[in-house]
Order: sequence, then C-alpha cells, then structure tokens
Amino acid sequence: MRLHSNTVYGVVHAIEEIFNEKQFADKVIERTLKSNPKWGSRDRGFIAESVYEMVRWWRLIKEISPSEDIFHLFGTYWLMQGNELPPWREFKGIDPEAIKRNYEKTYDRATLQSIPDWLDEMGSELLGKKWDKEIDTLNEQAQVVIRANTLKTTREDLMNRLKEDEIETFAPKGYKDALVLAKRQNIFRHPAFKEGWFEVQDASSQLVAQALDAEPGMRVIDACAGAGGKSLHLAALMQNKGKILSMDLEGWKLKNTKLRARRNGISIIETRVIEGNKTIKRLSNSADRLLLDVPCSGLGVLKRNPDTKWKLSPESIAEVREVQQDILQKYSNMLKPGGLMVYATCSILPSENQFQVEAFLKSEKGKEFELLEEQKVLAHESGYDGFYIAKLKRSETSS
Ligand SMILES: C[S@@+](CC[C@H](N)C(=O)[O-])C[C@H]1O[C@@H](n2cnc3c(N)ncnc32)[C@H](O)[C@@H]1O
Repeated sequence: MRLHSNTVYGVVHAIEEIFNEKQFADKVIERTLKSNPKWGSRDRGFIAESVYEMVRWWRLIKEISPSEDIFHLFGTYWLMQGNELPPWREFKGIDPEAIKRNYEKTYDRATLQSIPDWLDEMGSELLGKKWDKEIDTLNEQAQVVIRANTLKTTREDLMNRLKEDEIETFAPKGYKDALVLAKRQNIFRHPAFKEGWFEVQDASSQLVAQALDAEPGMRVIDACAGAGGKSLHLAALMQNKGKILSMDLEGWKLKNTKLRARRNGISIIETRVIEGNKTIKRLSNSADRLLLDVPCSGLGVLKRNPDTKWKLSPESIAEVREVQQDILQKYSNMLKPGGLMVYATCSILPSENQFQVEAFLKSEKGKEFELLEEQKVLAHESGYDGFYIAKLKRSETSS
C-alpha cells in the first residue's frame, strides 16, 4: 500500500493529541476526519485504523523504534505491519533490520502485548493462566456487530436488506438478534440505520438485557443507562409495552438515549438525571426489573478502545470499584421484593465482577438477594467483548 503524506500527517497529529494532550482516541479521530472533507473512504479508513493500531501497540512501537521522533514511531508501526517505507526525509534514520532485531530481543509479555506493567501483573494475578490468551485476544481488532431492532424488522430481513447493498453478514450462534459484518466498514451511513432497523452493539453486550427476563408491561429501571444501548434492547424485548426508566448522572448521555429511542420507534423510555440519593430513594421498591450496567475499567472492551489501558491506573480501578459497590448497596432498593436485578460490567477483572457480587451478598443489604446465575464472558472464549453479567433475585419478604 502506498503512503500519502497528507494522511500520514493526519495520523501523526492525531497521535500527538492523544498522547501529549491526553485526549480520547475516538474523539480525536472524529475531529481529524472532519478536518479534511476531501479525504475519501479509503483515506478515512487508513487514518482511523492507523491511529487505533498505533495506540494499541504504543509501548512496543516505542521499545523497538530507533527514536521517539513521531515519524520514526509511525515508520516503525508501518514496518511492523509488513509494509515498506518510501524514501521520505521524515523516515531518515530508520533501518528495518535494526527494528526487526530490536523486536527479536524483546521477551517480556507486558512489552510484547503493549500494556503497562501494573496491568500485566493485575491480569495475571486475577485471571491466572487465562490471562495470556485473554490479553492476546484483547489486542485484536474488534469485529463490527449489529443488533436487529425487532420492533422494526427481523434478523433475517435485515441480513437480506444489507446483502442487497453488498454488505455481507453472518448470524453468530447463541445471539438471537446479532449479525456480524464479514468486512469492517462504516455501517452508520446505511439507510437501514437511519430507519432504526439496527444498532451497533457487540454480541456480548447483547447478552445483558436478555439476562433481565423483562416482559411486556413491566416496569424496568436501567439505572446507569448512559446513551441507552441496553435500554433500547430492553424496549425491543418488551415489545415496546410497559415502562423503562433510563437514569444516569449525565444528562447529555440521556439526551442521546432519547434520540436513539425515537429512531428505534420506541415510546416506553422515560429518562431521568440522578441528582443525588433523593432521586434513588423516591423510587424505592418500584421496579419489576433493575439493570445496573455500572461504570467500570472497560478492560473487556480494549479491542474497541485501546487507549483505555494508557488512561487507567490501579488507583482509578480502586476508585471505580468503590462506585460499583456503592451503586449495588444504594440502587438495589429500587427493586420490588421478588424482582430481578442484573449487575453487569464490560470488565474481565474478577475484582469488578464476582468479587463485587460476593461482597454485596455478604453485606446487610445483600442478605435480601440471592444469586441466580452469572456469566463470566472472556474475550478469548467468546470471540467478542469481555463482559460480566450476574442475575440476582430480591426475596419476596424483603422491605
Ligand atoms: C457502562 S456505562 C453504561 C452503558 C449503557 N448502559 C449502554 O448500554 O450504552 C456506565 C454509565 O454509568 C454512569 N454512571 C457513573 N456513575 C454513576 C452513578 N453513581 N449512578 C448512575 N450512573 C452512573 C456513567 O455516566 C455511564 O454512562
């Protein structure tokens, strides 16, 4: 593949913003692509993929590059992909053979997998032998998975409609409404998306709403709804009958939920910003089903957000764990006695998952609950994102 200087400069500037100004990769890529409307779809694909891959392999690239000069780093990445470098002055001083030798001299897993040392230690301590395969898989590129909106179509009709436009998909076993794109592409531009026939949602994430066993007519609370991915799925499973209260601390995320609900043909979602404990207390014993899709480290979705590993720290994970336990303790009271609650994360760390549920069940509040089922979804075992899903029942006699 031939390199073009204007797109390479686009990549290099984006990388500088991500690492020097500590910005989020997806936002930087969005801005970079908007900055030059003349770039065609190939150019855009090249920029987005190169930025994500450089962020993913940042530590390894730095380790084997001849220097920390940004063009040396890009050149090293380009050679690592099995390409050749053009004779540009920016790439002067790069010797492909020296880079290969540097790579062959690198042995330790944290550098080879391009992750911080603390993360390698934490993963290995908590996941034991499974960590090696898990981190290997989390460094792969994510597949694009969509969920058919059954309020508007069926998975089969959606598959056929996309096929008419030469978008090939396959239906993965065990995921009722999911389709996987055979080739990565920007699917948001397809008219079926604008008409609300599907949402982009990883297959593992599609297991979360399903675990809640929500039925048409029920009153459901999605307490950490964010931009509404799971709320939309719940509404489809409930055939748009009943009530879903989608809550979050951040009002701007809930605005997105509303927009997406409209596109999906959903009328049963109401949104509410959480303004403090009062908002939660007012809803005591009110929900037949309660979803706690809590904030987490995001270590199960590293394929999609490789910059997460450079932003996290053991301290930030300890902080988010406190928030998770606090949500379990305080929000669980919104569930009616006899109701079902799902606690979910997109993390693969037991410390955010089963250990949290175990600690909750041992606590005073947790005594009202029993664990019915739990799914520890690892990326290397499922082929999709890493997730944790625990289904709990509140006893009929609790108050
Ligand atoms: C994993 S994300 C939710 C993703 C969303 N459910 C979806 O499917 O698209 C966690 C959400 O929890 C919210 N959050 C953080 N702390 C919270 C709290 N104390 N109470 C409620 N929501 C909180 C965050 O703003 C974030 O949107």
